Amino acid sequence: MSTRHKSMLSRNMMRGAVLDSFKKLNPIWMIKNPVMFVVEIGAFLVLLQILFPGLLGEDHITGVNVAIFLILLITIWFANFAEALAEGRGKAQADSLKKTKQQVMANQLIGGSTRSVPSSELCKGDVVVVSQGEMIPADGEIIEGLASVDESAITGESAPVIKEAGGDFSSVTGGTLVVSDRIVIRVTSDPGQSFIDRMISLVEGAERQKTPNEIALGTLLTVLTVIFLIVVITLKPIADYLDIHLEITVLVSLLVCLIPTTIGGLLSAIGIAGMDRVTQYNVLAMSGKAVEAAGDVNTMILDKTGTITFGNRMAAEFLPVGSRAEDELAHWAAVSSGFDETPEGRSVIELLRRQGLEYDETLAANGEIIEFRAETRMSGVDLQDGRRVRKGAVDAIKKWVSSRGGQIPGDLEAVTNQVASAGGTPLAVAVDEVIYGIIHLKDTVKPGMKERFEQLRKMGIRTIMCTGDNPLTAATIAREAGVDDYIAECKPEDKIDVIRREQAQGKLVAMTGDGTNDAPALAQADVGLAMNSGTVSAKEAANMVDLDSDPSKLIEVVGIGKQLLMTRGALTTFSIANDIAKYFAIIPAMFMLAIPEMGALNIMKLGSPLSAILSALIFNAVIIPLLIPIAMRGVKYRPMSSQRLLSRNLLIFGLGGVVAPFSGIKLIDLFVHLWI
Ligand SMILES: Nc1ncnc2c1ncn2[C@@H]1O[C@H](COP(=O)(O)OP(=O)(O)OP(=O)(O)O)[C@@H](O)[C@H]1O
Ligand SMILES: [K+]
Ligand SMILES: [Mg+2]
Repeated sequence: MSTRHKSMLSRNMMRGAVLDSFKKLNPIWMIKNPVMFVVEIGAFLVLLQILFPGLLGEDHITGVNVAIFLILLITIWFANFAEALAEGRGKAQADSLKKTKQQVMANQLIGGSTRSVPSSELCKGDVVVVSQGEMIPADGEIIEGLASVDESAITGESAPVIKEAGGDFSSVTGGTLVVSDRIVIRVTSDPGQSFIDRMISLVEGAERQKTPNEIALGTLLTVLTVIFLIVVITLKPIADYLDIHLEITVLVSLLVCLIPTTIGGLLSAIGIAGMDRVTQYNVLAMSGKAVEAAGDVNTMILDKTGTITFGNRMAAEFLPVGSRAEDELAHWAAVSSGFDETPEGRSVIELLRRQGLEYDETLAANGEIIEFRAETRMSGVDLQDGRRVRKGAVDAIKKWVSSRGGQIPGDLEAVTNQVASAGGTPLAVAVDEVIYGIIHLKDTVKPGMKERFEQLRKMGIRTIMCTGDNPLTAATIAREAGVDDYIAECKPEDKIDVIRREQAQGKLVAMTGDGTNDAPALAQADVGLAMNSGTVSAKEAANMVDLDSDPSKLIEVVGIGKQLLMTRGALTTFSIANDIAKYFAIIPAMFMLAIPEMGALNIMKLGSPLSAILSALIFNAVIIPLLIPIAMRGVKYRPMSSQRLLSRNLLIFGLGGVVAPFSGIKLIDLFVHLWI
C-alpha cells in the first residue's frame, strides 16, 4: 500500500476537502462538535444584527459586524477543513481498495463437482477451488494444496508468498492472486464481511468510533465552553447594572476567543490522522482505541524467532554425542524430518544433502507422522517396525527418552550448551531410548534491535522476550538483543500467564502473534498485533493486523500511539493557553469601548478597541489552519519517559500557547489598525 500513500495530499483530495468542509457547515453536523456549534450560533447572532440593526441592542458600525461575521464563518470552515482533509486521505485509500474488490466467478466445490458462482454469493463454509492465474474469490483457509499467492493488492509487496494447508500460513485473502499451483479453500467470511470490506469501512471512517480518551477530552471542552458561556452571558446584566454598555457582537467575539476553538477544531483530525499513520505502516487497526492503547503500553511481549531474530532457523551442523557417528545422527535427523514441513524440518534435509549424505526415504513411508507442535516441542515419525524417531527441544527429548528407560549421554549437556551459548537452537535427535546427538539450528539477531529496545526503555516500556527455546539460547539472544527480560521454554499458554500477571499490576500489555495457539493471548493483550500471514483465529482475536507480517512492527505501532496521545495533549495545552492570552486583548478592549477613559488597560498597546477585538478573532481563526500540519503529522516525537515528555510539552506548548497570541495579535493589529 505504501505506493498508494505517496500522493497523500493530491489536488483531488484538496478539492474534495474544500467541498466537504462547506457541507459540514450544516448545523445538524455541527452539533456533534459543541465548541464549534457555539461559534456557529454566535455567527448567526451577528448575522441577525447585520440584517436587522438594533434588534439585539445598539451597536457600532455595520462594517465591523460584517467582518466579525466573516471571521467567525471562516473559523468554523477552517475546523471543518481540518477534519475533511484528514478524512479525505482515508477516502482515497478506500477508493483504491474498492478497485481490488472485483467481482469474479468462483469454482465452488459441491459433492465432488465444481459449479461456477459469483464471488459475492459465497458464504462461510463454502469450499472453492482456485487455480493458477485466478483471483481468490473470498477470504478463507486452505484445506488442500500449496500455492504461491500475489498479495500485492493488499500489502503492496510484489514478491509472491507461499500459502499452504495446515500450519500458520494457511489463510488467504479475497482479492489476491494465485500465481502458481492449485488450492482448495474453505471460505471463512460471509458476503460484505471480508477483510477488504472491513478495511474499506475502517478507512472510510464508517466504523470510526470515538475513543474513551477522545470522549473524555470532548467532555472537558464542552464543560469549558459552557462555563465561558455562563461567564459571558452574566457579564451583560452586571455591565448593565454598572451602566456600561456591552454590545452583543463584542460579547460573541469574547466568547469565541475564550472557548477552546483551536483544539475543538482539530480534535477529530488528530484522531483520524493517527489512525491513518498506522495504516500507512500497512497495519490495520480495528479501532482507534487500539491505537491509543498502543500509546499507553507499559509492557511489550515479543517472540524470539522471527521477531527479534531473522527467524530462518537453519540446520548448520550435526553434532553427535556418546559413541555415535555424524552420518548416523544425520540419517535419523533426516528420517525424523522427512515429513516435517516447518522451515526447521526442511533445513535438516537440505543440510544432509549439502554434506553429500543420503537417508532411507522409504523407512518412514508408511509410518505415522508426528507433526511438530509448540506444546510438545518435538516432531518425528513412528516407523512401521515399531521404532519411534524424534527430534526436538533438548529438555523435551531428554524427558521422552528417560520415560522409556533410556540413558542420557554424558556429553549431551556440553554439546547443547556449546550450541546454546552461541545463540543457536539445539535440537536433540533420538530413536527410542537412544539419543544420537544435536542438530545446531542457527539464527541471527536482526540488526538495529539493540537500539530499538534502548528507545523502548527510554519510553518506560519493559520488553519481555518469550521463546520456546532453552534458557541458555534465550539468555544469549536476550543479551545480544538487549531485552529487559526473557522467558525460556515458553509454551503458548505461558504467554497468557505473563500477560495476566502484568495486567494485574495495572499495566497495559502489547504482543504479536501468528499461530492459532497465539489467539487466546492476542485476545487477552491490550494491544494484539496479528500477522496477516497467520491463521484466521489469530487475526480475529487481535485488534490489529500487520499486512506485511513483520512482528517487530509492534514497536512502530507503539510509537505512533504515543505520538497520537502526545499530539492531542500538546495541542490541547496550546489551545487553552492561547485562549487565556486572548483574554488580555479582548477584556481591556471591551471596557475601553464602553468607557474610553480606561485606556490604561491597553497593556498590549493595540491600535484601537475594535481593532483589538478583530485582531484577536482573526488570530483565533488562522491558528487552526496553521496547526493543521502538526495535527496531521503529529508532534515531533522523541523516546523518553511519559513524565519527562509531559513536562517538556507543557513547557513548549503551554508557554508557546501563551506567548504566540501576544505577538500574533499585536502583528495582526498593526495591519487591521490601518483600516479601522
Ligand atoms: N520442526 C521442529 N521439530 C522439532 N522441534 C522443533 C521444531 N521447531 C522447533 N522445535 C523446538 O521447539 C521449540 C519451540 O519452537 P517454537 O517455534 O514453538 O518456538 P516459539 O515458542 O515460537 O518461540 P520462538 O519462536 O521465540 O523460538 C524450539 O525452541 C525448538 O527447540
Ligand atoms: K478560542
Ligand atoms: Mg515460533
